[in-house]
Amino acid sequence: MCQLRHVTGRNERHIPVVVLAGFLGAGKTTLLNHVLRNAGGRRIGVLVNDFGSVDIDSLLVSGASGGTVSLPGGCMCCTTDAEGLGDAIAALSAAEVGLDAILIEASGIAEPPALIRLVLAARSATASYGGLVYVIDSSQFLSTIAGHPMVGGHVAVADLVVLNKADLVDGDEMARVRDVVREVNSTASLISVSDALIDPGLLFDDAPDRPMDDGPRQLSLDELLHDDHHDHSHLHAEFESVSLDRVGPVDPRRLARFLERPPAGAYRIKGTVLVDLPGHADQAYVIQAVGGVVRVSRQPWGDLGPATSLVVIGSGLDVASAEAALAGVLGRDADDEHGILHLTRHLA
Ligand SMILES: Nc1nc2c(ncn2[C@@H]2O[C@H](COP(=O)(O)OP(=O)(O)OP(=O)(O)O)[C@@H](O)[C@H]2O)c(=O)[nH]1
Repeated sequence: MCQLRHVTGRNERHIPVVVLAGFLGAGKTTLLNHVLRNAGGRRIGVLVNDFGSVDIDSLLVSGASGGTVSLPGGCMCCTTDAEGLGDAIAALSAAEVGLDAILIEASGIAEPPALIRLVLAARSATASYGGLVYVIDSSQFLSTIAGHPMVGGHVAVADLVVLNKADLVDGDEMARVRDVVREVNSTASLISVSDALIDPGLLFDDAPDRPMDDGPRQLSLDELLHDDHHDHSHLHAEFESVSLDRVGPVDPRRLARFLERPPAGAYRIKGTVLVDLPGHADQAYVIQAVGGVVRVSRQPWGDLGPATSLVVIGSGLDVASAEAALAGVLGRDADDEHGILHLTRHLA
């Protein structure tokens, strides 16, 4: 159980809590280690059922006590079970811990649909659901889903399906795997990779600028392992994004609908928007959405002043139709008095 102290307090940042699941041997640990190694300065917390079940690059673990281990670069790893999950998320997302994202490795904690419910129920003031990443062994998937139909139910609730072990299948088999995944989940982001080499930027934002530390410090995992990873840009599978950059006001009803039913292939949507209505334009609406789970908050406009900036990040996005759908949130239906309620009901 995670022993970190939970401190309540005001914190504008919402840390994404990403759930990682997949059938036995699909590549979950490979993905976890890859993301930790290529965190790019992001500080990532990991929640697992027990340390023994996940072979995190534990040789690099710098300290362990009371169910918590510290990883170099400020990362944390905690053990928990389903009952303790809410407390563990609250503890890890406390501002003083200074994490940028939390990853939960599902095995042994709960089934993916139950785990999503637990994360949503945890709804800590500083953490928000960051999506379910479901890893598939593409070479085994067709027989796995035939033998274990519950796998279909797990794929169905995924926001990103990682079609891993692409090196073991030819193009035709990968196409069949994609078709079967699409039959049970028509909207998730899909990405084909080997060795789970996804770009962590698909899952989380870049690390915030942190003050330079002139004194001695722990090396981060990616620095420690740099010799293994000479050229990161060629290692990662690409993702797509479409965006609006400092444009005019949005129609709140159409925006809410877009966020609740994002375009196929979208993984997450974020940004700040201008709602040009009396009492609403004085502050920015801050938007975060993953798989139709929407979180809205309000904050003062920054130095650049009121404008709408939104980005949709995904893999397998149809860029042209995603751009058209995104542009469709702009403008305002003058007669729609109650449209704003569709957005404000998502206020955290
Ligand atoms: N050929 C190939 N092997 C892979 C790939 N990704 C992972 N592996 C191997 O597949 C095996 C299982 O990978 P893990 O990352 O341990 O899978 P897991 O989902 O964490 O496994 P469990 O925790 O046992 O369910 C390991 O031997 C990996 O090295 C890949 O893309 N291609």
